[in-house]
Amino acid sequence: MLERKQIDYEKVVLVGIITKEQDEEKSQEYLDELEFLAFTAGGTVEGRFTQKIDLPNPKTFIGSGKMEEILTFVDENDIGTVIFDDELTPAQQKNIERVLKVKVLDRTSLILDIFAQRAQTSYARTQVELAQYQYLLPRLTGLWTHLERQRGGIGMRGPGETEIETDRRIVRDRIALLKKKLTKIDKQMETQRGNRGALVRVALIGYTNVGKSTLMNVISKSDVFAENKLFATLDTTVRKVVIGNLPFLLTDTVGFIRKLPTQLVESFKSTLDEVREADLLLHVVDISHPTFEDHINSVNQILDEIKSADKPTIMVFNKIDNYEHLTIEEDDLVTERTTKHFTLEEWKNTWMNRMGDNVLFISALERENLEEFRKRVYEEVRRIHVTRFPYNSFLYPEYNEDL
Ligand SMILES: Nc1nc2c(ncn2[C@@H]2O[C@H](COP(=O)(O)OP(=O)(O)OP(=O)(O)O)[C@@H](O)[C@H]2O)c(=O)[nH]1
Ligand SMILES: [Mg+2]
Repeated sequence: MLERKQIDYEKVVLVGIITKEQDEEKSQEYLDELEFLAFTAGGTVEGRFTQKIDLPNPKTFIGSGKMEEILTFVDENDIGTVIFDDELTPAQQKNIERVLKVKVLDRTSLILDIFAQRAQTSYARTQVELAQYQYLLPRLTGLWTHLERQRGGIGMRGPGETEIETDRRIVRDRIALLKKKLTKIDKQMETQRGNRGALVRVALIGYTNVGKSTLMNVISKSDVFAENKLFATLDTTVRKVVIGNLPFLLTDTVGFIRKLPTQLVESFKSTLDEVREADLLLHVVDISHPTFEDHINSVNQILDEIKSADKPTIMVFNKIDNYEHLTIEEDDLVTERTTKHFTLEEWKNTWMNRMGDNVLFISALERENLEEFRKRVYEEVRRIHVTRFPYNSFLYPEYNEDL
């Protein structure tokens, strides 16, 4: 059902809005992320449009003047797809397509498309398919009939046209079937997890592209796929890792993102079970990313949603090799100092300081501070293990480098 074929790069434009809560700078940051998503899906961004609006137009989301501007650009530059950063209602999407006469996607459908493109195992593919059908259900009004769907490309790796036209019931049946299929696999996986015995479970979690898989590879000497695109990992990988003489299980998980489509959170619930059942979370953060604090908030929000916000957590600030801060010339008396000017040392003295020894600064790629990382993880895993099996404590001494 889901196509996975490689597609040619497709020309796209992005559209975002500027509101009271979302100033020009924020809006550009969000569009930067949307551009990365579009690139991951196989698009090249030819233009960006933003509009200041407080209340989106219920019919077309943006105003008619801006729409004209976009239409001209689309025509002159042979654009195939227009991607909105915000969620569009089914009606808005349809109306905009009528005007622009090209594919119109929103952030949610773009993310779903990337997941569809990247899902490797039948389990991940089933989860994505379920999410896609759930997204489609309220949109089953001949959404694509006015477009040449056969052309394929971004946003088209969904259930095929015929089924959309046929009947909502078919889609509902399909959803029920997929849910059943997932429940069955879930049961098997639950049993597998149960068989893993008494080992402490540690999960690498965090925003997409922060370096979770890279860290997993470095620590467990495994070979998990890592690359500079979003959502490189869609399946969880579990490895037995031994630090010192202490064995534990380390899980690499799917990355989170701002406004992760609820359909995906829903259908990836079982993948997220690994997070829910973990004894310790290693929250990996890309500190070299200009909006890493927003990333942390998005991740915490999702942790909250899956009821895992209270677990013991170590914050792992990765990519310190890539960290850069803005500087202000000495004779510049105008520029205001912001967190973008902080050195790493200054960051360490912010709220990070209050987290005590639950923060670490590393570079997984350059293998910096990994010894400190191993030590801290060992101590924490040991603490959890000994709490659970007090009679075992003699087995695992305080960490020392000879272990
Ligand atoms: N400069 C630098 N790059 C890094 C570091 N760690 C990882 N990377 C790069 O960051 C990119 C993403 O790494 P991944 O390990 O795939 O990230 P991930 O968190 O698993 O991403 P998803 O699976 O997509 O959520 C890759 O290009 C890595 O080489 C680091 O310490 N420094
Ligand atoms: Mg990964």
